[in-house]
Amino acid sequence: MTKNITYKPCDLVIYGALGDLSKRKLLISLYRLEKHNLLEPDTRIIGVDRLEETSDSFVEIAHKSLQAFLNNVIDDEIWQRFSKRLSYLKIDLTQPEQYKQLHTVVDVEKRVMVNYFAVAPFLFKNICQGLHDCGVLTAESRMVMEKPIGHDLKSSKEINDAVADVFHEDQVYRIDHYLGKETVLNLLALRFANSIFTTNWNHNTIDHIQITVGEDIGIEGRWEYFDKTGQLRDMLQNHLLQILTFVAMEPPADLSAESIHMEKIKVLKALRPITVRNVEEKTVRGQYTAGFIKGKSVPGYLEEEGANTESTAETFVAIRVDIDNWRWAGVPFYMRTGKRTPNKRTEIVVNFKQLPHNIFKDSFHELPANKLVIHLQPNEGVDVMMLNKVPGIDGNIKLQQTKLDLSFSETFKKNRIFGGYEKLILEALRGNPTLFLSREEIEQAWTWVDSIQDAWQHNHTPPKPYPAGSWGPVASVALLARDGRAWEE
Ligand SMILES: NC(=O)C1=CN([C@@H]2O[C@H](COP(=O)(O)OP(=O)(O)OC[C@H]3O[C@@H](n4cnc5c(N)ncnc54)[C@H](OP(=O)(O)O)[C@@H]3O)[C@@H](O)[C@H]2O)C=CC1
Ligand SMILES: O=C1O[C@H](COP(=O)(O)O)[C@@H](O)[C@H](O)[C@H]1O
Repeated sequence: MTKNITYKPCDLVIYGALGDLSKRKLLISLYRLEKHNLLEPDTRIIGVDRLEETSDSFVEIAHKSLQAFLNNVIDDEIWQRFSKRLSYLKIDLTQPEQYKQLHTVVDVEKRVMVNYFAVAPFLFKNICQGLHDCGVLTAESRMVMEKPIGHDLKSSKEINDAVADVFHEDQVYRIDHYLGKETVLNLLALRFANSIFTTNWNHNTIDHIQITVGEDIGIEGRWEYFDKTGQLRDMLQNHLLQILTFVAMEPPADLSAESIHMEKIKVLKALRPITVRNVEEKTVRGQYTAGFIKGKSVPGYLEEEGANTESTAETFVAIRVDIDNWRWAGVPFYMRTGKRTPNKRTEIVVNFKQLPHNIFKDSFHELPANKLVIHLQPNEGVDVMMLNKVPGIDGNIKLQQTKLDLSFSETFKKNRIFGGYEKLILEALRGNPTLFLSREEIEQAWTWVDSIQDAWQHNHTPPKPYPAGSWGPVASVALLARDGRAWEE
């Protein structure tokens, strides 16, 4: 999928460089790219934020972030190389006249300006206008926009319009870092390069599909952002729906961005709307209370730093999704995502149908159906649960459930698994838009999610409490139990 696009040196400007995303993910990923010699020698990284920092103190902040989040020793030689790329500018992004400072650091003659918007979406319009008015942009410049784009369809359209006033669509890179994860991309290979799956990927053979994205962390000091957003908008509108489109889409004609976008949009359009009529039956909202994660006590959502104790924001969502098209008729997709689950786990479980007749009653009263489990993180890999005969000569055929286990780290020992941000930052620097989202996809996803959000609001559906360290409220179990099914545990 990676085309050989000439990779010119860049001025990567990170707006919101002192924020959580920048410190926890972007700077770490950039350091890792440096380690693997994937940054052009002349590429520069310019941090922009509103605090009174200098380039030297920004370098120290970057070093501290690496110490905290790299999960590895900082190599001195790599750090020396990396830190020389860094500089800092204090700009209040709401103040148009302050943008002209960019001219002092950005060199559009020598380098491509790549503008990374790592700030809350309400600032996107200001940045676009500020960049345009100060005259620093060229036809080569790019912008990378973080999710969620807006908090509903209307605000998303406003942002996309403001961006379109300044950037041409092919300069816009809408990022969803899940699309940079190896295992999400591997869905394309699994589905469209293996005939055993290609021919069995529909309502004839599949009973239902589960998508789970659980995080053991809470909101990590991001109360202000998270409380206005909630788990439906923070995770499901983007990451989970993206995974769903990769699982459910028709085979694209080729691997071009246009072909893939087109197929994903068709899936999003076929999602059966959830409205006031069926929202209580199809969705579960939860909010974590105090509990234990890996033996350590952790506070509840309403006790987090900066919390407003009246908040009804959801930190957990479970949903039954139906896709109204030929392939998926009668096959529910169950999705759940939450903060403070017992561990970090992102996986897709494809549950195949039970066979119509059982000739192995001595082993199983009911034959367990086959399952394909795709582990997206951690421990990337694919398992197939199947039945085999236990070896023996006692005359009986005894079956046992066994696992065909393909661990990526074992199988591809020599290949490093790059993180989502590493891959996507590199693609943005290279100028390859294939793994980024189109405007239409995002707006279609908002249309579906807005209907759920409106229905919750209309019904005043409060979040159900669940203790930190559990897989959400009991109602989430009931969501599947009603259909005679259970979550994969
Ligand atoms: N954190 C994450 O894991 C992820 C975040 N995102 C998205 O990335 C974006 C940023 O998130 P996150 O890093 O968590 O947010 P943060 O609030 O931690 O970071 C935003 C940064 O922008 C700064 N800022 C705010 N207002 C201005 C201003 N007027 N001028 C200059 N700087 C300003 C903030 O400063 P101050 O602290 O003073 O307000 C802060 O340093 C959001 O859109 C989020 O949805 C997407 C995926 C993952
Ligand atoms: O976009 C977001 O993603 C992270 C989870 O990302 P992962 O790669 O660690 O799975 C989540 O913590 C954050 O709330 C959300 O904004």
